[in-house]
Amino acid sequence: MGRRPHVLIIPFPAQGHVAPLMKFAYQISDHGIKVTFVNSDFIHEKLVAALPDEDEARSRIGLASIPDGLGPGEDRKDSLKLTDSIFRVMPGHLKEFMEKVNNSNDDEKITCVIADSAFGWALEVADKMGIKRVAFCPFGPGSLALAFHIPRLIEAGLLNSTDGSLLNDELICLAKDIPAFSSNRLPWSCPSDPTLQEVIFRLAFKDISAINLSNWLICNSVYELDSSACDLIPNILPIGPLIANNHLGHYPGNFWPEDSTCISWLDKQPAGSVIYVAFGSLAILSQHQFNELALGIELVGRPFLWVVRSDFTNGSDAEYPDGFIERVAENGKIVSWAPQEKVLAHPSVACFLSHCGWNSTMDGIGMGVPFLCWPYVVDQFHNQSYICDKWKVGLGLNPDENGFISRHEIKKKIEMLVSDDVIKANAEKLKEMTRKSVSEGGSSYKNFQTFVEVMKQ
Ligand SMILES: O=c1ccn([C@@H]2O[C@H](COP(=O)(O)OP(=O)(O)O[C@H]3O[C@H](CO)[C@@H](O)[C@H](O)[C@H]3O)[C@@H](O)[C@H]2O)c(=O)[nH]1
Repeated sequence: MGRRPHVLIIPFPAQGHVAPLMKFAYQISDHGIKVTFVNSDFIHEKLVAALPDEDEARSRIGLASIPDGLGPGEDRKDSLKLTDSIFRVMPGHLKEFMEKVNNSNDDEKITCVIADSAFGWALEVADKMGIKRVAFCPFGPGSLALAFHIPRLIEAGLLNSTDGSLLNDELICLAKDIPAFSSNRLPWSCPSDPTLQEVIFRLAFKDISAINLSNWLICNSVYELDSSACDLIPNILPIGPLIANNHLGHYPGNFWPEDSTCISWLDKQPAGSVIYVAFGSLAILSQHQFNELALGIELVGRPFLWVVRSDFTNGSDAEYPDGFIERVAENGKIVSWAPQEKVLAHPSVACFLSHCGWNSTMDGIGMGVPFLCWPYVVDQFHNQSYICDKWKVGLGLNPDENGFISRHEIKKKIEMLVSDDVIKANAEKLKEMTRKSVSEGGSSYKNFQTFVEVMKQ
């Protein structure tokens, strides 16, 4: 009998990257593959601290960590500083870690490295060590297809080669069924910080060369949802939507502890009544915008479940409008982190007010919940175009003349959304389609099986 395959998984240190890779790690470990999940030390500590029971995680997959080069108190929200440090130290630490594993036990040798597509350097380390490589893309195929086209778009005079900005007013149209990219829908677009935009763009460009070094490219999507984009990407295997809900208890993929009282609260609400509001792990609102959001969901008068992370406003702690907490005590629930998949799967939920991060997009699509879109940065604007224009399962919010989303706009759009039967029916259809894709014979199911077989060879 051959050796049991041993896969090393390395995510970019952000919630929206660790979460899908951790779900994927659990799925492949269910198929007899040994998995070691390598985070930065900083993220590893966060994940373990967020678990109700540490041992639960350790029994299923190996959790390991390496330094990211920054000290314990240093600011990891400074993206430039963090990225610079990662590039300087992590390749060396990863190589050392892999050599140690390989030298410790012949039966445990690493047979494959699965790295976040934003961590091209990890694929390069594996390539130099002669180990099989798989890239995992945590965002959607549309954004990835754009990244694959960067050299051609520069050559065609459409993109600036330094910062990836559009050189003229022409929209970028990769294929008929892929929403066009305008300047504010480019995933690297960052008008408030030109240096950061340059760095993100250069990384996207560089990562594509590393992805081209890999044997496979996995993504958390469904072929039928975006076949035009998938067809433009070599060796892509869409295996989504990745769902932890059904076969995991607590999995070590959260940076914050889940508030488990959400579900018993939802149990008490009428079917199809609740507005679920969550902005993922990175979005930060100004105090003014936060107030408008609070007053907007209050104005609707429906029950709501609102995730307010401890770092959600750009002051320190969020300050609620005067009297808000008392007025909504009866029908509102505010938590700092929710079991999002379970919430979206609950029959009481009517709609999802979301920042349109790719994972949240897949969560909502997989559960058939209509979206109210409030994109904030990177790929989220383009994801909104998929949700509203291509799949027609949601509505967008329009800012006022000062660039804010007003409470009245929020109230108006939520009311339009919950009474829109066409959007509801479309969301149900996509839910069915995604269910079929992960069931026996479906496209994601088959891609996953192919992948597992390749891993075992
Ligand atoms: O209360 C909550 C809120 C979120 N989640 C989970 O947290 C993840 C959030 O991921 P995502 O929706 O993608 O948002 P971000 O954390 O903002 O993700 C970043 O990374 C994504 C993948 O690259 C990008 O698509 C986003 O734009 C980028 O902001 C998802 O798995 C959610 O299920 C919870 O479990 N509980």
